[in-house]
Amino acid sequence: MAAGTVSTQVGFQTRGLTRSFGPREVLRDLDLRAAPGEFVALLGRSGSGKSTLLRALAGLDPDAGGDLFVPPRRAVVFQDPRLLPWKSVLDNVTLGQRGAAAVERGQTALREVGLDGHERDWPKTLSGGEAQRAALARALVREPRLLLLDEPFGALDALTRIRMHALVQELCSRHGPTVLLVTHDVDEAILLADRVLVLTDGRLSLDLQVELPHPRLRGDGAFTALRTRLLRELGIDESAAGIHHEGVPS
Ligand SMILES: Nc1ncnc2c1ncn2[C@@H]1O[C@H](COP(=O)(O)OP(=O)(O)OP(=O)(O)O)[C@@H](O)[C@H]1O
Repeated sequence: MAAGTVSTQVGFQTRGLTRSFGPREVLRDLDLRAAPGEFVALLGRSGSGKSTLLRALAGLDPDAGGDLFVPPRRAVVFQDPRLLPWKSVLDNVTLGQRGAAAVERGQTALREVGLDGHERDWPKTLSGGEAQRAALARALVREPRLLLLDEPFGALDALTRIRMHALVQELCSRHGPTVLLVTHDVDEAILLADRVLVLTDGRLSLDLQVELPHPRLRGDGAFTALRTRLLRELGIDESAAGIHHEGVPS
């Protein structure tokens, strides 16, 4: 895969992005472009290639084909926080960085995610939500221009998830990275994103601008209309979606 230099006009871009596993084509000739600072949510049924696309954008997949234009400063947050258990929370956040300035940046990032006072804690003493906030601080400390979020709220309980939505929204508007959020949760996509994409069989089947002011309310008519449209695109029965936490079935 050819990795190009990203121009200041582009948050990220792919041209003819392809990825196959054996005979199975998971990403098919994908052309995708996001503006700098744009918050893009990516929906799709299980196995549609969402994580494969995110991994390619993260530079974690040398076998993807096509052209990729991404900023060098990028960070990924996965569904599990992936903290090193033998390092303190602060050392996890500043991993790979040295010196007093790095420590200060780490402390600032921990304060931003509401984890001040936990610097010296071991990861195993954190709750699931706290650990995910530490993972977010680890990403932020690098001041990424592209933030890749792979179902970062998927393992959290409903209340923690709502708090994380507010936190991510606040942090992203303050730091202004381009964001790609992979999620199964249609409501989450509408709540957070400027634009929602649906990936079907390795191609983009829908590209929707979300022109609703923040804060967005689930009961609102325009919200519901978007939700209905997305659920239809994903082939989900709306009444079933309500029961299964508005998500894409796996
Ligand atoms: N390393 C791999 N080797 C073989 N097949 C893979 C590999 N990684 C992904 N795949 C296959 O590619 C397809 C897309 O996987 P991917 O994880 O991108 O889907 P997804 O849309 O993120 O799914 P989910 O929503 O369930 O996380 C799946 O069929 C998966 O089995």
